[in-house]
Amino acid sequence: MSTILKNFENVVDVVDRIFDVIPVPVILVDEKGIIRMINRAFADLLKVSKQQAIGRPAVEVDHNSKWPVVLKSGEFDIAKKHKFARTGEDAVVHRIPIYDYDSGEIVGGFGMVLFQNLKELRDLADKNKLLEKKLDHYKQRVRQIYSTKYSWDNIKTCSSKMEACKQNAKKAARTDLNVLITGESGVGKEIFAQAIHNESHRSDHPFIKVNCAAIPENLLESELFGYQGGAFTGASKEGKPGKFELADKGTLFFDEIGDMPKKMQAKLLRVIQEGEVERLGGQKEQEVDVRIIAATNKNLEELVATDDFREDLFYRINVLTLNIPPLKDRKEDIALLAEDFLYETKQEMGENKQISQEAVEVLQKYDWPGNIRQLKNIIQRLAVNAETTVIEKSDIPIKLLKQLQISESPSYPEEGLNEIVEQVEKKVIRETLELYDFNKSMAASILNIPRSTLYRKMKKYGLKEGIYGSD
Ligand SMILES: Nc1ncnc2c1ncn2[C@@H]1O[C@H](COP(=O)(O)OP(=O)(O)OP(=O)(O)O)[C@@H](O)[C@H]1O
Repeated sequence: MSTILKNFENVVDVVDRIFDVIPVPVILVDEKGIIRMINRAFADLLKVSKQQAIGRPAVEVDHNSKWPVVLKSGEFDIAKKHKFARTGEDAVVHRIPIYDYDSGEIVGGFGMVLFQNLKELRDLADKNKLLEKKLDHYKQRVRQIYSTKYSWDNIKTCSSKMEACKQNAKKAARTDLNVLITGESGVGKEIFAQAIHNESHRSDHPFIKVNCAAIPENLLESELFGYQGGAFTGASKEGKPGKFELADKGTLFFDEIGDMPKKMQAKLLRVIQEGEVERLGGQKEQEVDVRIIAATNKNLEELVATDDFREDLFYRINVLTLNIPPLKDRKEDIALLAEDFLYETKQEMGENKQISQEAVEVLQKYDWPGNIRQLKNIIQRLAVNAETTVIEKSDIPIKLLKQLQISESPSYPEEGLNEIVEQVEKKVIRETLELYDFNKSMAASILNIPRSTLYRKMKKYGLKEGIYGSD
């Protein structure tokens, strides 16, 4: 007698004890297809008592039973559809023949019902499909909301300084290190942060921006760390995830980090060090995996020196540094950017405008303290207002030139000739001085007058560097 046959009674006993309490229908038959064990769940399913079933051929209890076929063929039936004759219900079942190790003969079979009611299963699958669809939709929405618009192609430049900057940023994108981006307001720090995220292995996850200067100090903590339902008066019942949680596996961009209050700096440092956040009013820490990119137009080293910025946080965020040069140091970009912004305007508003070389030269005389943001703004206004397709120097309105501190044509007072001449002279001298940063030799040469004459007239009209006489 084979070992398994010798122990079959024991096996039946053990299986019975284990499976009788489990709500999964299970059955054991011997090599003749006689039911040797049936658990309570299976007996209930067949609407018989255990005693009625045990010792009887399976085909007698369920006329559709396939045990005779399986025991004969010796083939496994895995996840097969089966209709129980007694109840008429469709189910999915496993039927596994048991082989004796020594003789290789079939000594019985183990059966199990995977799903009892196929209709329920189908409903469940449909529901699941629907939920998956909904989930995909929401995932896509979240991705849209928290995704980045910009990549390297959006950073237009023909300046070697900027190209070097782009190369460094590309290197930074290949690492997972924290990056500090410095540069004047409007130079493109956020564009760089987005491009780094887009190129990094985190690009499929959110890019979340926190503007440290725009969020009031008392709200910053809950914005960053979220809060538990009912954590404070006015808090929503469900609670709210913080930016750290939202950015999990992605990038958290701290704009204007130099404006972060010191109290928050300490909390931020702790999260960066420990990689865990706790919602306000919450009791458990949650692991977060975020890369930090911070930007500032302030000199953080100076802020550290004056004790306005934590030195330890400075070193944590300043692992890699990118300094974006201001537009005044890359005036060669002005023509390219102007063309790019005109192209954008054409796409958005249908204004198909170009800009003349002469007009670009006027724009290049200005220092652009608002950098690219300011240039973009002005180009858009020119595109909308210019009468002809090519924006000429003359299209740049006097108001705009004044704003750019490059007045091209004087306005005339209603006084006598002498006064008019004086007004014009004062204006021309002042504007020439401004254009050339109060470089008197240059201004005198442009105005074609001796330097001594220029000094005399400056004195007469009260023109001093930084103090402009009124018209
Ligand atoms: N190289 C560039 N090519 C094209 N557009 C640019 C470039 N750099 C910046 N811009 C545009 O200029 C505007 C300002 O850029 P951005 O917001 O990235 O500047 P920022 O340095 O982050 O400003 P702030 O310090 O005020 O937050 C944006 O509209 C951006 O699209």
